[in-house]
Amino acid sequence: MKKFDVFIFGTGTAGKLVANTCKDAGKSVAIIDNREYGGTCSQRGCDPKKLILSSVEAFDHAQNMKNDGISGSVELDWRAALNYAGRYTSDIPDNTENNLKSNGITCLHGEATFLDSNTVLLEGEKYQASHFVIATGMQTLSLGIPGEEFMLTSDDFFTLKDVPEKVVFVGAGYIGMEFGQMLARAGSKVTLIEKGDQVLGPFEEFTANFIEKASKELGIQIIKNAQASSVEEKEGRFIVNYSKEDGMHQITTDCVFNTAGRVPSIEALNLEKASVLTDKRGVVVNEYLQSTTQPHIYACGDVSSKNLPLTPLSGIEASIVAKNILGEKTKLDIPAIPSTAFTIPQCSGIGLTEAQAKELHKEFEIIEKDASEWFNNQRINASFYAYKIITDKKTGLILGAHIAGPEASEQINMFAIAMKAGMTFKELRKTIFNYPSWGNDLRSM
Ligand SMILES: Cc1cc2nc3c(=O)[nH]c(=O)nc-3n(C[C@H](O)[C@H](O)[C@H](O)COP(=O)(O)OP(=O)(O)OC[C@H]3O[C@@H](n4cnc5c(N)ncnc54)[C@H](O)[C@@H]3O)c2cc1C
Ligand SMILES: NC(=O)c1ccc[n+]([C@@H]2O[C@H](COP(=O)([O-])OP(=O)(O)OC[C@H]3O[C@@H](n4cnc5c(N)ncnc54)[C@H](O)[C@@H]3O)[C@@H](O)[C@H]2O)c1
Repeated sequence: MKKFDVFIFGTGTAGKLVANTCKDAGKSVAIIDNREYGGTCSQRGCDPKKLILSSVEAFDHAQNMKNDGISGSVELDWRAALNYAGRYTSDIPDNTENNLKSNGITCLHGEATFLDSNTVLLEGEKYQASHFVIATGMQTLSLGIPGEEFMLTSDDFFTLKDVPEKVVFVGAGYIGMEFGQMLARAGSKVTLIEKGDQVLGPFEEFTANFIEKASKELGIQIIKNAQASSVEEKEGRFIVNYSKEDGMHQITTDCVFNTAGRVPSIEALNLEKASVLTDKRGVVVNEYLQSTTQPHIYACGDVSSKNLPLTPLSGIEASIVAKNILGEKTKLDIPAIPSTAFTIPQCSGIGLTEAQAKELHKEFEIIEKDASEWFNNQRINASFYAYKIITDKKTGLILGAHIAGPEASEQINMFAIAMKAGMTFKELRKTIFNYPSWGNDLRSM
C-alpha cells in the first residue's frame, strides 16, 4: 500500500495546477493520466486549434485584401499548418511529466479505479490518500447510433493530413463551427447537421446568426432541426442518414465528425465504489468543490458539475481545490464568464442573452446594431460585424454583451472587466481608448 497526502486523476490544466500547488506547500502528491500527460487544451483543444487558425486567418485576411495591396496567389497549406501546430504540441507530454517529476511529484500512467472512498487500485498496487482530486475532463459524447465507429472526433482533426473533398460535422456548436469553417477555407465542401434551430446554441441568437451567414457565404451547408440517425460505410466513403420533420435524408461524404457535444470522463473511475455522487454534468460538488457525498474527494475543471467547460475556469477551480486541501475554506466565486467561438468572424458573449434576460424577468434595455460599415471592419474588407448590449433599465449595469466581429474575443474582455468592476455601460463608454483600435469601437456602441 502506497500512501500520499493528495492523489490526482488527470494532468490537464486543472490536475497539474493542483499537483504543483499542493507539492509546493509540502504535501506528498501522486498524479495519474490514462493518456499522454498535458490534457486537452494544450494538445488537442484550444492551443493547437488557434495555431492552425493563425494560418487560416492569415489566408483569409490576404484573400480579403486582394487587389487592395495584396497581389498574386496566396495558398493555404493545410499540412504545413498542421505541422506548425504539431511542433508546439509534440513536446508537451514529456515537458509536463518532467516538470511534475522535477517538482517531486509521483507520476503514474494508466487507469486507476476506486476500491472504496480511501483506496484506489492501479495494476495490482493499492494507493491511499487523505485527499483525492478528480480532474479528468471531458470526452466526445457517444451518439449511440449505428455506424458511430466510422465517425471521427475532435482529436482526429489534428491529424487530418489531407483536406477531405467533402466533410460532414454532426453538431454545429463550438467545435463543429470552428473546425467546419477551417476546413471550408482549406477547400472542403462542408455540411453541418444541427439538432437545434440555431448554430452556436448557447450564444446570443442575434450574433450567432451572423456567424451562420458568414459560414454560408463560405459555401458551408447548414442543415438545422436535423438529427443524425446512422452512418454507413460504402466503398471507402460514408453515408450519413439524418432525420428532419419532413422525413429521412442522406448525404455522402469523405469523412464525418462527431461534434455533438462532450461529456464528463468519469466512467473508468468506478466512482460508485467510493460513493461519489455524479450527474450528467460530472462529479456533483459543493461551493468548495468537494464531492457532496465524500468531502475529502474534490473535483475541478470540465469534470466538476460547476460552470462551463472552458480552460480559464479549469484553472480557477483548480486553484480553489488546492487552497481548500491546504486548509483554507475558499468558496467558488466566479464573475461573469466571457466565451468565444473562434470562427471568422469571432462570436463572443458574456452574461445574459436577451432570451435569458426575458426568462429571468429582468427589466432591461437593448442596444443592437449591424456595424459592418464601421471603419475597423471596412479597413480589412471584412464582411460581418454586429453587437448587442443588454443593460439593466434601472441601474445601467451591463447584464450581457454579445459581439460577432473580427476581434470580438478581445472586445468582450473589456466587458468582462467592466462587469467585474460593477461599471455601467455609460461609464465604460467614457473610457478613452486608443484610436483606431477595436477597443475604441466600444465608445460608439
Ligand atoms: C477541440 C476543442 C477546442 C477547445 N477550445 C477551447 C478554447 O478555445 N477556449 C477554452 O476556454 N476552452 C476550449 N476547449 C475546452 C478546454 O480544452 C477544456 O475546458 C480544458 O482543457 C479542460 O481542462 P481540464 O484540466 O479540466 O481537463 P483536460 O485538459 O481534459 O484534462 C483531463 C485529463 O484527464 C485524463 N483522464 C481522463 N480520464 C482519466 C482516467 N480515468 N484516469 C486518469 N486520467 C484520466 C485525460 O487524459 C486528460 O489528460 C476546447 C476543447 C476542445 C475539445
Ligand atoms: N472556443 C471555445 O471556447 C471552445 C471550443 C471548443 C470547445 N469548447 C468547449 O467544449 C464544449 C463542447 O463543445 P462541442 O462543440 O462538442 O459541444 P456544443 O455543446 O458546443 O455543441 C454540440 C452541438 O451538437 C448538437 N447536437 C447534439 N446531438 C446532435 C445530433 N444527434 N445531431 C445533430 N446535432 C446534435 C447540439 O444541439 C449542439 O449544438 C463546449 O461546450 C465548450 O465549453 C470551447
